[in-house]
Amino acid sequence: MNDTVNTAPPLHLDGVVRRYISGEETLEVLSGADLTLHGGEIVALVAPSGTGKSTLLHVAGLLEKPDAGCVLLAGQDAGALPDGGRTELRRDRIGFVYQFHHLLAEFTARENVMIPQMIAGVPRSQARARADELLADFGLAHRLDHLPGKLSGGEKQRVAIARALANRPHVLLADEPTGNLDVNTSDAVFDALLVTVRAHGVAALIATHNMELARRMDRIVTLRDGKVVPVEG
Ligand SMILES: Nc1ncnc2c1ncn2[C@@H]1O[C@H](COP(=O)(O)OP(=O)(O)OP(=O)(O)O)[C@@H](O)[C@H]1O
Repeated sequence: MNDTVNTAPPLHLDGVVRRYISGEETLEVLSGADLTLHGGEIVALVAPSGTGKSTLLHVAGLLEKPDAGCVLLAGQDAGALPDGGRTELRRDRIGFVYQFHHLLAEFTARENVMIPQMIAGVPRSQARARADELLADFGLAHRLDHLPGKLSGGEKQRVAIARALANRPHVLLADEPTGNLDVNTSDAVFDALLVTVRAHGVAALIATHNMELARRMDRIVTLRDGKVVPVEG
């Protein structure tokens, strides 16, 4: 058994460049962006609309390839892997939460949290136990068998966060995870998100427009001229 401790940070972006080309025009959204997420660290990404938050999250989450620079997950260079290897790395290491829950409507809350685990090869009974435990952490023990259509907006988003944590990711990436909820619900869902992410020791990068929520995280960064820069609390 390999008992070497991996001390590499869960996520490291090094000189990431991402350009979009439409017709004659090239838009360079990321121009040498550097960012390191340390183990268990929760970082807020707060930047004006259109500056590249989603692009940064997509590149960090291996959904888009950078045009230059590297994305390293626990020291492993994703760019050096074939597409299949990237998909596996994404599945095993990264959890995503989006502004909209994207739950599967015909499956219950429990099944929505079980499915990614079963895709990853976790036996059904184990996936079920993990789903029940995570949903209980989010105060949803009484909603396990509900279809998404029977859940409130806040409950649906809690299920989506539980699903993102189901495969024990090292990194959670969230793009305006409570942006679609009213203020009170957003605060409650955010509390649950922070408590659970901290309890599980997951490193997280969370894009939000809400500076109050951002101040509750470990540090705040923004995007300026395509680069990640710190924001003083
Ligand atoms: N696939 C694409 N093709 C062309 N341009 C794109 C593409 N995706 C994003 N862009 C452009 O890149 C810029 C950054 O977009 P991005 O969605 O990353 O910003 P954002 O900061 O997340 O914005 P918002 O807060 O409004 O969601 C925008 O000008 C956008 O129009």
